Amino acid sequence: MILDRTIALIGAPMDVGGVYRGASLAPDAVRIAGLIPALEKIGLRVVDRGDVRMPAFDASDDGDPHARHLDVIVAHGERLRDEVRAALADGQVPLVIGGDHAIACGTIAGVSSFHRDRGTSAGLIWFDAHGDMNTPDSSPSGNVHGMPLASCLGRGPKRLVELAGAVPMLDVKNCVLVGVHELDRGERALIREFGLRIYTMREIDQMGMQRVMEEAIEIACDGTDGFHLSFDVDGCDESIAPGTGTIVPGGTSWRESHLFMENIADCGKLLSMELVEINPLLDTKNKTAKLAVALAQSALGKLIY
Ligand SMILES: NC(=[NH2+])NCCC[C@H](N)C(=O)O
Ligand SMILES: [Mn+2]
Ligand SMILES: [Mn+2]
Repeated sequence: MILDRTIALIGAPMDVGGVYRGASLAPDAVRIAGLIPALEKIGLRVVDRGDVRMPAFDASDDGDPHARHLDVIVAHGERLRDEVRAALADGQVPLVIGGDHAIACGTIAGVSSFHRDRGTSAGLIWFDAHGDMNTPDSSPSGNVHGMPLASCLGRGPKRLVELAGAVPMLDVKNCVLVGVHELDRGERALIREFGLRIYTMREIDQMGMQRVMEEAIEIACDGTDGFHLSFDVDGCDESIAPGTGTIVPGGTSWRESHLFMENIADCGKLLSMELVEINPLLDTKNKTAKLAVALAQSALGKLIY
């Protein structure tokens, strides 16, 4: 159970995977929005393990136009992987604050290798407006934050794909995408090829978030020790999450987003989580960082009553 374990806050200020810089400011914005006292208030112990910093790099050189800034992203991913592993080895529940979504390769490499070494495995719930299932060949942008899920499943830039040692990092049968409202053509093809389970906004509208989450949790927990949650705030509607770089109209409401998180808490199977794509430079009065704090509380057991 989450409640009797210490939460390890890990900042991952890495922002060259996205369209705009600025997501690297999110770990501090979320601390300033009161994450630690908010979690302590619901009875959790929190240790702030500090930030996993980006290595020095030349911002004027994008590198490969099909996977921009890949070198920095891989170097940062290695450091993040090791920090997440260290937190898990200390018996803590990692709560990683990105950073753009490319950090997920580092986080998930840590989670996946930690469990693999113990003969267990982890599932994955990925919440996002997007699929993040591009590869350098299919990406319309060359932005690596559109590629992390494909990379974790074994398709993408070799050094990213191999961050956990073994490939793929996760078994696709325990992975599920929730909240999607925009996919590129190549992503659709890859989702079909892998048989990746996906609940788009249409399913959320038709079935309701409650049923979607019951099914998603079953997928992620079937034969695993539990799951990692990778939560991209752009899956939430712009009205509640304006501070993010790739907004798509039609995201989840405040209540749907919380019901998603409340289901995560209720099932007791959360192993680790990350909140990504908060960009304080695009935000209004830190609104999106405050949303992240409220959502983290719900994911970690806050009840209204
Ligand atoms: N993590 C994100 N916000 N990803 C947005 C990806 C957008 C688009 N599909 C691309 O590949 O460029
Ligand atoms: Mn994403
Ligand atoms: Mn997204």
